[in-house]
Amino acid sequence: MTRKVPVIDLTDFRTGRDKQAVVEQVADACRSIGFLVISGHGVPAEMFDAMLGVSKGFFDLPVETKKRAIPADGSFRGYSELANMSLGQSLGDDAPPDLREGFSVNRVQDKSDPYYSNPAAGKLFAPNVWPDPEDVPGFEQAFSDYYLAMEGVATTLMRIFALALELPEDFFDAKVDKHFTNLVAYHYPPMPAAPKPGQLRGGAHTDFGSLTLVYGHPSVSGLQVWDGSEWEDVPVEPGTLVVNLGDLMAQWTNDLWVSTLHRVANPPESEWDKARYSLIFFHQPNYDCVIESLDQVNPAKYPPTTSGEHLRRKILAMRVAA
Ligand SMILES: O=C(O)CCC(=O)C(=O)O
Ligand SMILES: [Fe+2]
Repeated sequence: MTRKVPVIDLTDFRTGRDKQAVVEQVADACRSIGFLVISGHGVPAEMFDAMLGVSKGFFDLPVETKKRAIPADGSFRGYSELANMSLGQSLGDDAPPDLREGFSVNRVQDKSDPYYSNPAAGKLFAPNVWPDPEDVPGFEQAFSDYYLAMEGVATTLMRIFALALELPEDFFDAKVDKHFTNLVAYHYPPMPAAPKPGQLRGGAHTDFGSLTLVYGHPSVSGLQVWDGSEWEDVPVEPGTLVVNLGDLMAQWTNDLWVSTLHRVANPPESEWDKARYSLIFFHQPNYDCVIESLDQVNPAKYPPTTSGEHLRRKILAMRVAA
């Protein structure tokens, strides 16, 4: 069976004109392929442009300058160097490191509530690390604005998801209101030589959280999903966001919805000189949110876990041994 990634306009949900029509299209995509492309999300083009601009500005810096944004506490913040992680390893494959470097930030909102400093949270709320504003003016502002805009889109989608699962619209609200989402800008640099056998820009994996928002046009070409029989290119449309389900939605729905295998393919050799950028919001519910099957009929396929525990396990598996 070939399953296609649909493009869905959220406008009628956001305006309230025809919520159910949008809910049904989303439900269908979540059941069949676990990927959709959304338009009508309300995020202005300037915000994407600003994020891409500061991200390029950062990645263009000399590597010694970039390394100043590596946190001393080993938390998943700031700069991560080229090829120091392997997405394929998160599924237990012996995959070579991914050909990319990244910059991560977590919550930009106020974290004075004791929830965020509870020892149970470990390093999940470690402080953000920012580049020197002299090196990349406007970086922190662009990332912070974008983070809040994506939070808004994710909240809307979780409400659509609740309705698509025939739950009250606000079912997920209290499970994601203290989310610990990582926003990561990735740079896939030009490839000066042939990659190692099996080495990709991003190895095949599923995502770990509830949903992922990937900035679409023009940076997204190369993203491919496994449609059950072959790798399919995710549609590239100006101004859209790609949404994919993560493992936690599959676990919550007892595999009614799919956390689909995807990867970032290498470009053809004629395009090895081209860089690729992506902006990714890995929406991750509250760390203490228990994820257990909502299926009232069939036995649960996964033991209950928490959002924090699932992520911790996956990140550890991805680190490439030094
Ligand atoms: O860079 C991309 O477009 C996707 C990367 C990805 O799937 C991931 O990091 O989880
Ligand atoms: Fe992914």
